Amino acid sequence: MCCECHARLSSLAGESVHLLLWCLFYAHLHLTEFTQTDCDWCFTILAFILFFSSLYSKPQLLQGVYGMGFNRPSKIQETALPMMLAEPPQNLIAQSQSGTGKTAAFVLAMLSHVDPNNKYPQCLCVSPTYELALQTGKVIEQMGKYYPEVKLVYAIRGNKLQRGMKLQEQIVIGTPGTMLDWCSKFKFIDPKKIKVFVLDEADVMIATQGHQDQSIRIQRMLPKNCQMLLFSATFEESVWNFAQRIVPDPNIIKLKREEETLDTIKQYYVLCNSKEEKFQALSNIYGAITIAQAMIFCHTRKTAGWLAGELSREGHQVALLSGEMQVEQRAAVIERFRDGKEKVLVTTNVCARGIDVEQVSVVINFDLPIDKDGNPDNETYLHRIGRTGRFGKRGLAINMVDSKMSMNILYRIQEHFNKKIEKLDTDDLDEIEKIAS
Ligand SMILES: Nc1ncnc2c1ncn2[C@@H]1O[C@H](COP(=O)(O)OP(=O)(O)OP(=O)(O)O)[C@@H](O)[C@H]1O
Repeated sequence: MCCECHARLSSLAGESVHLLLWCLFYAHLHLTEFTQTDCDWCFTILAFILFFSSLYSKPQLLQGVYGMGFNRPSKIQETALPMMLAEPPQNLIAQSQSGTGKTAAFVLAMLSHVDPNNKYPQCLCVSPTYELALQTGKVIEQMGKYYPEVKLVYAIRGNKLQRGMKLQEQIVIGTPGTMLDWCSKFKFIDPKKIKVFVLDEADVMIATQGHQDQSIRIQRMLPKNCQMLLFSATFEESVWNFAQRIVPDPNIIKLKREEETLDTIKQYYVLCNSKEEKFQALSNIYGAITIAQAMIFCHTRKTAGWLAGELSREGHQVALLSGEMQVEQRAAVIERFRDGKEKVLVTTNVCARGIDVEQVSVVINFDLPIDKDGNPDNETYLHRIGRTGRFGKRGLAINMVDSKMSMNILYRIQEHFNKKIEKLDTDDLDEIEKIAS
């Protein structure tokens, strides 16, 4: 075994599992030629064993993990989980591509740190939107299925509690404004008793006015030894600065720029001249390949509404999601889409970020994402295409280009991620079929 992995093993493995790990490693050494140069592989094996052994002390969690059909960890899970479960607790800033299992990783960390005998909040998880808070809550419920003593409550708008009450649930998940009110104004939560603070989708968080300050104010109320975990799919400078303000002495897991887009998502662009032509291209794509579920992103509500109408007229089951809807309405639309009741979701920007629907095999950028100054919005691009290709599945991302300006935006996105976006001729059915094979 190489020295580095030996050192890691010694520092990470708890006493109780140490012997077992050594046995596994020695068995492995006898089977393969194991030299210093195998280090990457060595670490993967090590991390894999550690991932499951970290859960060894809480069999009900391992049961929950298996119950969800997880039988091997993703890279982020096997790397981050031993750090998150280490004693004493370690802080973490972690980047991983969309759909690689970050949520599952920090949910496991929270569940394994709570003491179910203590009937007060011990873990806070802050999400940027109502929908994401509900989605993470569902993962907690599924994974904690065999751990019923652990309870969860949502700190989201609309969940009104009686003044003066103290929460008994061990995990609180919510949006920053309500969470802050519950900690300071209403005192439903005693922040001094919090052991784990999770900040999810940090990049989306800071894009929403007020969320950054609210998160920092919550963090300042927490005890010094509280474990801080921050996750994000992208790390532009502003996200990085925020992360460092909020997480002291962190372990850092960061991706290289060219690793940010997943190789399992194939990216294409289609040249058109108008929105009608873009719609025609879309119809051609639908005519040529079978699409389980698709998400289509538009720049404005008006275009989204028009497109949803056109697609319905062609016989598609379409859901429309846009910013002016009430949060409860939005959650209901997403739920129907997730249940497969509608096969196409047409949406504007923000509300679809982070949404996890396994069956989405195609993402269409009907309009390319741009910021308010008309520059490419690379972060949003990454979040959008990350709605497909979830957890190692293959996915297609198709970009509609309808002007010189949008071609220029596309080139700049391509340059930013250093990944080629291929041209697709949607009049050629064979070509479309090929990209899906
Ligand atoms: N170890 C695993 N084995 C199999 N499936 C997994 C595993 N971990 C997570 N998944 C599944 O992969 C999908 C993506 O996971 P998750 O939502 O945790 O990713 P994420 O990195 O948080 O994504 P995003 O950045 O978009 O929020 C989910 O449907 C989840 O159930």
